[in-house]
Amino acid sequence: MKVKAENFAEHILVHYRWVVVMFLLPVAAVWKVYSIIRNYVIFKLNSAAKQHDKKVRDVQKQIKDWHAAGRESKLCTARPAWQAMSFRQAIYKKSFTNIKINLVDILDVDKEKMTVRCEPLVTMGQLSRTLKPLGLALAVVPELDELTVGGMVMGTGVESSSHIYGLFQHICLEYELVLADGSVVKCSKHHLEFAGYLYFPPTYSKVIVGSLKWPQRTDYRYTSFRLWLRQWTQNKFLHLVYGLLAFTTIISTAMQFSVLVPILLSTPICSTFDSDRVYAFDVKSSHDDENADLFYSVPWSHGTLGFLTSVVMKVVPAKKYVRLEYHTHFSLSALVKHFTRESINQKHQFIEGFLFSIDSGVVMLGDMADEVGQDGKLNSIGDSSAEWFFKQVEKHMKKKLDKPVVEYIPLREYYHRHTKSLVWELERVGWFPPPMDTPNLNRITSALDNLLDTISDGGNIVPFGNHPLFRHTLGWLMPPEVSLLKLTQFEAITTLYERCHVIQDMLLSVDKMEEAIQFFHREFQVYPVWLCPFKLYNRPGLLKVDTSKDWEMFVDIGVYGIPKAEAYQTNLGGRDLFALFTRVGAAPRGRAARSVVICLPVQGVGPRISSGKINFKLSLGLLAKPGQCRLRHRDILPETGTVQPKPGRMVPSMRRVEDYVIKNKGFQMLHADTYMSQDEFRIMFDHTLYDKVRKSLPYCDEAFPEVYGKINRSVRK
Ligand SMILES: NC(=O)C1=CN([C@@H]2O[C@H](COP(=O)(O)OP(=O)(O)OC[C@H]3O[C@@H](n4cnc5c(N)ncnc54)[C@H](OP(=O)(O)O)[C@@H]3O)[C@@H](O)[C@H]2O)C=CC1
Ligand SMILES: CC(C)=CCC[C@@H](C)[C@H]1CC[C@@]2(C)C3=C(CC[C@]12C)[C@@]1(C)CC[C@H](O)C(C)(C)[C@@H]1CC3
Repeated sequence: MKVKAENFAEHILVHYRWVVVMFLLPVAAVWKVYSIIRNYVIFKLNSAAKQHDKKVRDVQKQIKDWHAAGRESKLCTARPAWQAMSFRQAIYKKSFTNIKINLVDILDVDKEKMTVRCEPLVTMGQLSRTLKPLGLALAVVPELDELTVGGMVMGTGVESSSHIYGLFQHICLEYELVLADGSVVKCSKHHLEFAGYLYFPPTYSKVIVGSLKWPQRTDYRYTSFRLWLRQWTQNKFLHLVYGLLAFTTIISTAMQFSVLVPILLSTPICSTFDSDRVYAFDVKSSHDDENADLFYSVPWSHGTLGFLTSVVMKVVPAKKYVRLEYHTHFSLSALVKHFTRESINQKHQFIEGFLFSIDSGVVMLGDMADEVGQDGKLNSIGDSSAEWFFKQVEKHMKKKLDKPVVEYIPLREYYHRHTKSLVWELERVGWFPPPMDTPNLNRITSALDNLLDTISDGGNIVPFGNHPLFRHTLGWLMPPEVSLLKLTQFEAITTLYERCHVIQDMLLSVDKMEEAIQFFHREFQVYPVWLCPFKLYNRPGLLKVDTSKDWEMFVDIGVYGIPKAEAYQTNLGGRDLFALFTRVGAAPRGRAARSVVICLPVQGVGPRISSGKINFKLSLGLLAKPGQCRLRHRDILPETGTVQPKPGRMVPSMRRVEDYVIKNKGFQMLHADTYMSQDEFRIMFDHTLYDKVRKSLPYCDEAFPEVYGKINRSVRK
């Protein structure tokens, strides 16, 4: 199936998208400079906090108006779909009542409590820029500048420090929400999620301090190590704890291995020691949970419980650099073993991995450092003329050095290391298969076509973005604003991505990592593959973990690119009916779609379904609504009541992968396309607490769809 360009102009706009991007870059640069100045001034004037309550009242007023108007449609935020950091655009924005949430500021940084409070539209770039001069950083900084706090809480966020701190939701201490009845609520939890570690040279030993119950206090208190000591040594109970701690630490250091001190009360003490410096040591006395059920249900809920208006998050002391070690591997099992070992022992503050093929990759281990050491060079990857980070990593791998390379990267540049190249999505080398039939060209247009083709080298968005000439001249303009890219995306491009592009993050236990990578290799063969470990806490909420332990180590396997695997079956192709069914809401997927609804993309018969430049005609009278479809008994999976796609039966690869992830008790990140049925979605994500909370909140059902109603394929274009 080929997409035919109507004319030469369209051919240029789709095939050589960078031509448009060149015009977008200066617009984006002006916008960036304006936002930086605006945010700096507002933060310095400290005016946002004063305005906050007024802005929240405005949200409440809009909800009251919705009640007054008879609650005719459901609610969502008014943030335009093209501004969101995902590939798709939400269609529901058009039919739902849009609530304007103009909350874009950092409200308060509390150096004593080690927290930052901010509004949901604050971006990761804005936060890291503001916190840097204060010597602080968010405990987890999802790497793309434009990601918002609201998106990270309501969706999710993961980063290379997540093996210590967990997902973005785990560094959040308090949410403020406006509910469907117009009331404002705060919810918070009574203890910090992460356990602490003490490291001692020459080898390390660690003390995990579990849940310690401190005497009840009325507010959260985060203090520095010294303050903490002063405050708590007066307490007899703590003398005892100190004694125990000191004793176990001495014993464990002497014996050169880790000793666990399980103290099973309720509030934890969190500590992380570097070999020679303390880099975080937090103590929190607790107050009672405030709406704990709501607190645990908010993450991943996609704004289906209420509107988020502020979040309190955990910050950690920051240093100037990250000392990064690059360890190359030329066997998948060796890489996986090393990656898993380092993730679990948590000796390093940052861990990330790249696979450049099924049997070669790099594991990167990082730690904050105050200065550039003797063992490595300074590498300012954020300089406009610097090479894209993933390209540099690839070079390290190609050198096949037997000793790990060490580099020192300025901290903020490290945090946003994938922003400049939008991970590796700016340089898409060649469409696979060729995207469009070239329209009839004359001599001039054909010469122009050849010229553009040579410049693009088969790439699409900014294919020459990493070329030295570009970097040294226009590099400072990079990256183009994602929102502008989305705004200027033609439908034909969307269709091309649907046919020959995968953007997926699958979250699985590290125990399954090797097998899962091999599975994804068979299905997609997309490289590089991004590997990021994270601690998944055993907490109530949508992410249930099947463990009796307090946490389990997971890995995010990120696959972004053009699949080269022979087995790859696109989601929208002449032979694949599933996407069409999903679109018309006709039937569940897989075998049922073929057995219950006989429906062919026949040209010329029935109603027309338009997808980009491709017009399908469906045969009439054979479509059924989901409720009317009866599945053949032998097709139904007993545990899910749905149909299992069978390999080799024209089931799109994504369905097979989703099925694999469900079976292996993993999760799919929801910025990506999901093709699961609602039943499957409910198996992947534990809705027990979520359902209970929705029932308990007044008007929640009327105001918001369930999460599935906001993320399934048919509500996103
Ligand atoms: N490293 C990482 O972890 C990365 C994560 N991502 C993904 O990107 C997405 C975030 O993108 P971003 O553009 O920041 O966020 P989005 O605007 O895409 O928001 C994501 C969801 O959160 C809801 N939401 C956002 N703000 C609020 C609010 N104030 N009140 C209620 N609901 C809200 C949105 O609801 P509505 O539809 O009503 O607006 C939407 O359903 C996440 O899903 C994340 O998983 C992407 C790249 C990297
Ligand atoms: C957990 C992690 C690290 C996730 C990384 C996700 C990225 C790979 C995603 C987030 C936003 C994202 C979907 C995006 C795109 C690619 C993949 C991105 C960068 C692109 C650039 C692909 C090309 C598209 O035309 C368009 C410009 C709309 C999108 C924008 C968002």
